Amino acid sequence: NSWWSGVQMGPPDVILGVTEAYKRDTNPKKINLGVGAYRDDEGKPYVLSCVRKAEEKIRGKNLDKEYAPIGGTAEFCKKSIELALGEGSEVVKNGLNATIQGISGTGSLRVGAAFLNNFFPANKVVYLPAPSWGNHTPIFKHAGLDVKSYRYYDPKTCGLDFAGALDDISKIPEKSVILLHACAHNPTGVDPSQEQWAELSNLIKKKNLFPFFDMAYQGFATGSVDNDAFAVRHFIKDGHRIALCQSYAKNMGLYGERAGAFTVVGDSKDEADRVMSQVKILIRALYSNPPINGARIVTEILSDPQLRADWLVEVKGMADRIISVRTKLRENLKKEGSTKNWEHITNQIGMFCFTGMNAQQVEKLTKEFSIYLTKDGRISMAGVTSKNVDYLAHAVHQATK
Ligand SMILES: Cc1ncc(COP(=O)(O)O)c(CN[C@@H](CCC(=O)O)C(=O)O)c1O
Repeated sequence: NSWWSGVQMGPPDVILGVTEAYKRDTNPKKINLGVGAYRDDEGKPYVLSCVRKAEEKIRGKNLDKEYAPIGGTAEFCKKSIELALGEGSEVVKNGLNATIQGISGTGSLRVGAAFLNNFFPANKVVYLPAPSWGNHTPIFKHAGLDVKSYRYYDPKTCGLDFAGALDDISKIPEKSVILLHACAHNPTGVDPSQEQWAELSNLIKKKNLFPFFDMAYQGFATGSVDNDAFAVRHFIKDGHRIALCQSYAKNMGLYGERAGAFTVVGDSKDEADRVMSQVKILIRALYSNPPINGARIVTEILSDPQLRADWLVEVKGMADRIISVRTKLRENLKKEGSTKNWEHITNQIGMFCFTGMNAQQVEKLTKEFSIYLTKDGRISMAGVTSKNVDYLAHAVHQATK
């Protein structure tokens, strides 16, 4: 028999598999609310104009195709950590950050997980919010780490279970790893307030937990890259030595370019240098060095004052369109005669709305209305437009009345 006769057919990805099903549907009214990828008001993928301008500038430089350094270019890494921590960050000034270019957010998380598995000196268990992005668990488990959770989302209010989170976090064994979504929590769209972040920082410090931030949506939540980095910057100010993963997939629309970053903040420059040397050894054996094209676009945009200014306008434009369709969806549900409380649609923030619909209601939406979303009732608000919002509201009302 063949080498692989024992290989079973695996299930389609719970998120990316939704798009495959959507593409097979021939209903002209179909809507894809699965993958968290921005669409304009025509429902089309959106390439930012600052990205096109950066590509023009890069093309004019006739650059070569040589390997990038194992950790990506120093310029890309410096611009990335400065975007996260802000200009004039003490951490950057004192060389405390070990920052590498990761293969977008997922690749940055995976390098971070490999580093934790090899070097974390204490409880190699990563505590994820309940629920978290579906891929977090396999990323950490495939890297050899154990995964547990802490209460985060309250299904009764479709909001934050802050008391539950504090209670569970206070019970996490000390010197464990706690994963935090820096902004635009996926899948719930529920973020702690700035006061609640401050309380979380105090508790996490008291419990001596290691904060591992995933910031995949900086600028995409509130439209401000500084507001969206509040949690990360507050934890740094409180003295936490964090790990941080960044992605340019959503806030620069560079989904397929796979540009992201992974940072460990050390206690000293010497410690950061030692960490960097070990992270590079892990990368070398994983994929040797990162893709150059997306990183060049990011570096161009973050280095050119005009392109950076253009970008900040465009990322706010994307965030604002999402916020406006949240309001439209809620208004249309009311117009449809729904008597349910849909306040959470406009209270939640970022790419996703956690509707509160159960698997049966989700199935009805897909089967009867060709509306595609993940089984947990999460909808990517980016797939909602001024043209399809009333059809969506009608379908949601029919499924939930
Ligand atoms: C919290 C979080 N971290 C990291 C990533 C990874 O993004 P990169 O493309 O690797 O930079 C995502 C993307 N989640 C989206 C996109 C589709 C996916 O990868 O699942 C989503 O949940 O729909 C995310 O939501």
